[in-house]
Amino acid sequence: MTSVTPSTPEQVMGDERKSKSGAVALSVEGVSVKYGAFTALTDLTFHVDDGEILGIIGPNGAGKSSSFAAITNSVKRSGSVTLYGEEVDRASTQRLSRLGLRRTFQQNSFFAELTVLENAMASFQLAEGSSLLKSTLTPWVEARQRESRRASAKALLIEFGIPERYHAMQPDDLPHGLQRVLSIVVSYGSGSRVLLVDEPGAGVGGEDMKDLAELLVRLKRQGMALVLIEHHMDLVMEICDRILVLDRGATIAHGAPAMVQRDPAVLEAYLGKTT
Ligand SMILES: Nc1ncnc2c1ncn2[C@@H]1O[C@H](COP(=O)(O)OP(=O)(O)OP(=O)(O)O)[C@@H](O)[C@H]1O
Repeated sequence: MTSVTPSTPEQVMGDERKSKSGAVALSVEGVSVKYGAFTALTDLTFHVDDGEILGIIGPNGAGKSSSFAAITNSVKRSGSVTLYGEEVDRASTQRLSRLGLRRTFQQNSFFAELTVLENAMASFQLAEGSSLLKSTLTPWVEARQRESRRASAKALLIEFGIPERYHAMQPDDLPHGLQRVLSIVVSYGSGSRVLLVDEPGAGVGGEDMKDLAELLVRLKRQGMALVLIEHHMDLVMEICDRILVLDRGATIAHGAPAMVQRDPAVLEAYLGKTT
């Protein structure tokens, strides 16, 4: 088994921004999703706190990605979602992003014609919002903001482990592990508080996996709430505080990694199939 144990806390904490508390960041209550007559997700209920990683696992087609689509209001759903106590059932994906709830996707989704740095800058711009009128009437303000965005994006890429020598490349030319990190940078942008991370470990191995684990643990220690969908069980078991297991849209287990690992229903539905 590839070890993904993060380095010592001192090594991974870096410029730590401590969370104020372990406040409930995201609360999901009875969320269900139907695609036509097919029920993909039934009564999903969980919460994740600041400074916590919740793993969502399950076999292919279990409803994991649908849960992210539901939480970010990208698909029609029932049930209720609250973000730091605020009900966000009708919030657009962009409004959720402004409130600090963002997601990454299984497939890297970058602007292919932009450089790595420009992609990171674009995520800052999306989070800030932009006004054509303002940039037309006050171009010098826009130019100043662009420079500030460039500096912040550059610093963030370096902090997340993408060295400057890669910044002028196009995303497709990055090593695969760094492409997955870039997708987290792009979602994180100017600072998300709750990050839904969809299979960051897909296609990643060895040292890159260790770096990825360290990055996620560092975000958690900075106070961010993370929900992680992942098929790499060693990554999930090592970095998640709690794990929720889906099978055919239903929650079949939810608890500490050691407990979930031993749960007969999980072994039957999921882990058993991996051996
Ligand atoms: N847009 C859609 N229309 C119809 N059915 C869909 C749609 N999206 C997903 N499904 C179906 O819903 C079920 C759950 O899919 P989902 O992608 O959420 O599962 P998953 O657990 O993320 O799977 P994987 O691990 O393979 O990514 C699957 O049976 C899938 O085929």
